[in-house]
Amino acid sequence: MIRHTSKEEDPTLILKFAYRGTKQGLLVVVASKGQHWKGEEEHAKLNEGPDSVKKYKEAATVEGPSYTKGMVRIQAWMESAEEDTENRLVPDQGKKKEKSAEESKTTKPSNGIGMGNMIWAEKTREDRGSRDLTGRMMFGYELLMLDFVYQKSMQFANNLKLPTNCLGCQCKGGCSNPRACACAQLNGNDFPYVQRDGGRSADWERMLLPPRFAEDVGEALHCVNFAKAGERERKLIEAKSVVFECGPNCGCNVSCVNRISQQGIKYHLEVFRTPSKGWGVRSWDTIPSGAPICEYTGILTKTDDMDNIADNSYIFEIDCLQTMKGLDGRETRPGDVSSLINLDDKRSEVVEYCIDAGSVGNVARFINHSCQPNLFVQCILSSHHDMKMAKVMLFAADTIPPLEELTYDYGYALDSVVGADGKVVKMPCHCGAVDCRKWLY
Ligand SMILES: C[S@@+](CC[C@H](N)C(=O)[O-])C[C@H]1O[C@@H](n2cnc3c(N)ncnc32)[C@H](O)[C@@H]1O
Repeated sequence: MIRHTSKEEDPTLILKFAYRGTKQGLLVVVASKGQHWKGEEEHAKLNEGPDSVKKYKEAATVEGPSYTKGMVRIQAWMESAEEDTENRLVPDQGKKKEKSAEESKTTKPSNGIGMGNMIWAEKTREDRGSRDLTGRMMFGYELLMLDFVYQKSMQFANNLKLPTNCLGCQCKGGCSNPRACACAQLNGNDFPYVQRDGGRSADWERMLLPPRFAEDVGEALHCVNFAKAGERERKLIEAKSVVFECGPNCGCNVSCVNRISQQGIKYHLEVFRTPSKGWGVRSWDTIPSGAPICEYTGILTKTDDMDNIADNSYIFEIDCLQTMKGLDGRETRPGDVSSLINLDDKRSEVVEYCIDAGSVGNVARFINHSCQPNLFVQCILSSHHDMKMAKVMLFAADTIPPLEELTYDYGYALDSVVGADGKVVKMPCHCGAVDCRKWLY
């Protein structure tokens, strides 16, 4: 519940932000006792000069109800339009403007954070001069508000060493001949990603997708070209035991047909508020079946090191064997997995790994569970061949219409989660599927 009061009467500070080039904004309550928010200070310096730093510092150093996590918490989404939305973040202490009838008419149906914005910011930061400031700060606001740091690539715990002993292929340019490509051979002498209809052309080079990075992601804010791009895109038309992609040890380049999970998010994804599951994710575009959605990023950590963590909501346990076996029979995946299991891995003391997206992660951390999901999990090996530390990637299991929530099966076995007191912890499932199993775990 937002209280619209002044700093004196009530310590709550209300900030409004508008997204670049849109009529959408959000309303945020900053309320942290005795702290100021570094991101704001930085933003003030960059955009309004040093004098405003003090103002921002004071504004953010308000006394308020103490929030447990972070300094900023989103209280509500604002759907009204701001007058000046172009390239600006608009702090507005305690003065919530009523929506005019005209503004209400122009309000977009959507009411979430456009992850396209984040991605745009991520890319432009590297590639562009002044344009990146706003993007970066919008990005900064978003990630601070959400109590985590947005990271498009995986981070690694300090005590973790990734194996390096994997030989790549010797192909030059893009891989084209599955019989000559060592990575394709590991995939059963084939390239796993195919055109929409499943048809494969001998002329692989001709069909290489142009990389769609910074420039196109800007366009993605308006959903331009993406449906067309989806048709040409390579897809994983069936879930496999494991996919061997080309990687850093290979001779091919980054736009190789066998590096689809490495080419970034291609759809305009949005984090939105669901009625009963907290935040969720949906796309503004139609997503074709088999299309890559996103990697699950976070901090790759030994599962044992996470045992005492209070909130396990954002932990993805990399249990590729369970995934390969098809989530207790709920899925079927082709391929004999036995050859992929290292003898060492059959020992009970084998180290297990998980991805902790609690403090660092990408859009995947907001994707909810469903007992009838429209995404599937795919383990991918590219820079090494250790299944226990495989990359986790989500792909579309169906053609997904715009604004349908994206979900995958979290794969918990019933009664598999135990609390600190040794008792089984249960969580009811709100996926709403006809065949809902009623419990997440
Ligand atoms: C990885 S997070 C997903 C994003 C989360 N909804 C949020 O607001 O940040 C996992 C948590 O989301 C909630 N969740 C996900 N799927 C759910 C479902 N089908 N039913 C109920 N809660 C769900 C649970 O609280 C779970 O611990």
